[in-house]
Order: sequence, then C-alpha cells, then structure tokens
Amino acid sequence: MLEVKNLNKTFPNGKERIQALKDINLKVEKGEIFGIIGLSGAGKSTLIRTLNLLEPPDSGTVEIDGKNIVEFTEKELREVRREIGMIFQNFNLLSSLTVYENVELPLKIAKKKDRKDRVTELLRLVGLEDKANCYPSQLSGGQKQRVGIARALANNPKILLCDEPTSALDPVTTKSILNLLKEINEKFSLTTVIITHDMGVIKNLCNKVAVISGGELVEKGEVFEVFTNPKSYVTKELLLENDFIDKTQKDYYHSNGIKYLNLQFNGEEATQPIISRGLRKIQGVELNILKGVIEDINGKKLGRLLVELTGEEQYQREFIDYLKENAVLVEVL
Ligand SMILES: Nc1ncnc2c1ncn2[C@@H]1O[C@H](COP(=O)(O)OP(=O)(O)OP(=O)(O)O)[C@@H](O)[C@H]1O
Repeated sequence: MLEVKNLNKTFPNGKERIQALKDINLKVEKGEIFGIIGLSGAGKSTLIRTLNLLEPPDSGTVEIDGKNIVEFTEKELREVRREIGMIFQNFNLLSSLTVYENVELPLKIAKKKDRKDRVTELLRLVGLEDKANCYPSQLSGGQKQRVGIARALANNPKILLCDEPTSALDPVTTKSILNLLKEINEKFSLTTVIITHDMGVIKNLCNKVAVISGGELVEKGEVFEVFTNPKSYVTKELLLENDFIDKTQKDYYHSNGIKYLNLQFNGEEATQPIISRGLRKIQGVELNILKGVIEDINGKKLGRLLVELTGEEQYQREFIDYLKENAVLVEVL
C-alpha cells in the first residue's frame, strides 16, 4: 500500500548539510496502524512530511499502491494528496472559520457537491454535531483534534498521516483521541501512519512500529515483539523512559553490588509463582519489588516487574539463571 525505499533527505545548515533521513526503508500494509517513534530531532516530522511530499526527498522513492509519487507532476500530486489525510500536533485549524467550515474546506477545494450531508456525517463520526457553528477558539484541545480528524477524512482518504496528534493533550483526552483513531481505522480499514515520542501511543494504538534515531530506522517490527524483545539501545531507552530509576540510583546500585532487574512475563509463566519458588531454591539472595504492571499491548498481556536483587554475586547469578530457565525475560540494568 505505502512503501518507502532508500529515502534520504538533507537540509542546509550553514555551509554544510544536516542529514535528516538516512536510507529509510519501510512498508505499511493496507489497514495497518504503523507507528514511528523517536526522540526529539530524530527525524520523525521530516519522515512523515516526505510521505505526502510536503517535504521532497533528495533521493529514494515513496510508493502508493505501487506508484512512485516522487515522479508525479504537480497535478498528479494534487490528486494523490486527496487520498492522503493528515492531522497535526497543533491541529492547524483556520481560526476565522467555524467547525463546519473547517471540515467543509477540503470538499470545497475538491469541488465536491452535496457537501452538507458529508460534513454532518463527519461531525457525527467525531462526536461534534453540536459544535458545528463554534469557532476553534471555543473548543478544547481534544475537540480541536476531532475537527482535525473530521477534516482529514473529508475526501475519503486511503491513508491517514498523524503528526504527533496527542502531544498537546492531557492523558484522558489522549486516550479518547487514540480510541477514535482506532475506531476509524477499524471502520474504514484506513491505513494509518502515526509519529510520536510516546511509547504509550504505540502500545495503545499501533500494530507495527519503527524506531528512528539520528535519521535512521534502527528497529522495526510487530509492536508486541519490539516491546518484549527490544534490540536497539534507543528502543530500550524509550521503553524505560517512564521508569523511576535514574542514573544516580543506578550508579549507587552498581557500586553496592545490588542488581536492578527488569523482568518480563509474557505467557503461561505469568500465572506461576516463579519468584517465590526461586527464593526458596536459592537462599542467598533477597529481592525487593520496586514496581509491577500488567500491560496490554495491542490486545496481548505482558507482565513487567522491576526488582532489586541483593546477595553475593554467585547467588545473584544463580537466581538470574533460574529465572531465565523458567522463561522469564531478564534484563540487568
Ligand atoms: N526545514 C529545516 N531546515 C533545517 N534543518 C531542519 C529542517 N527541518 C528539520 N531539520 C533538522 O532535521 C533533523 C530532524 O528534524 P525533525 O523535525 O524531523 O525531528 P523530529 O524527530 O520530528 O523532532 P521533534 O520531535 O523535536 O519535532 C533535526 O536535526 C532538525 O534540526
């Protein structure tokens, strides 16, 4: 459906050039919700903007249904852009137009008739029928993003690009916008690409994820696979971002022979008393639970436990080996 091959993009920076994207390759299948995550400056916005050629690449291809749109004429591009809706972090609504008029605008530009029914249908879809005559300044952030979503869907796009759509929203509103995006994806099989710096967005919404760092894709795959078995350093950092241990604590643990472990239970073993059995078996260690969660990642359950392990090095190692033998994923931090 959407495929990017060997994409490169540079920007001028004084006498030199910054390479914002380096040899990016990715494929998004029809109906998928594909997340692209990275830290600030990683190249996320540049990447999403090259997908509809708002930012033309230096080299490489962007294929939609097998057609390389990089080679399209301006006229062909205008047409293909109607098949690609986009929503933005700061909503990009026109403040002088009402909610109704904002949603109607892309239909007007496309010279569509019977616009009233379509706008009413879209406002119903996003739950804003009663706000049709309001101006953006009279809406909350979540309501503004709903208008942005309705506007993006106006011309029945095949692809929806979402540029940090929940970054300006509080956690409860974020959840409701993510639910709306999921509902729309399911209802219309709408291929969706979303960029974010928030692993929570990926976890709650996406089927697949790619991690971008320094303009390169350093990891990609099914969300559950990447969460449970992260390969790159950046992915691990992003996953740990919300944990409460900081570098000073880590240094303290290391210099005092304490091990800080990140344990993951993602199957049958989640229901077994593995830890208490282990503590009975290997008596030279003590374990202190710092944090425990059961996460729902794209419909699959994953148990995570953060613990500190004390005792002599030899017993600590035996205990860690015992956990690994019992199918617990152990990461020593
Ligand atoms: N128009 C531009 N001119 C010059 N440099 C740019 C331009 N746009 C982006 N860059 C540079 O390209 C790199 C990637 O920027 P980009 O905005 O894509 O990152 P990002 O991951 O979206 O970051 P953030 O989350 O902070 O928005 C950065 O080094 C940035 O300074």
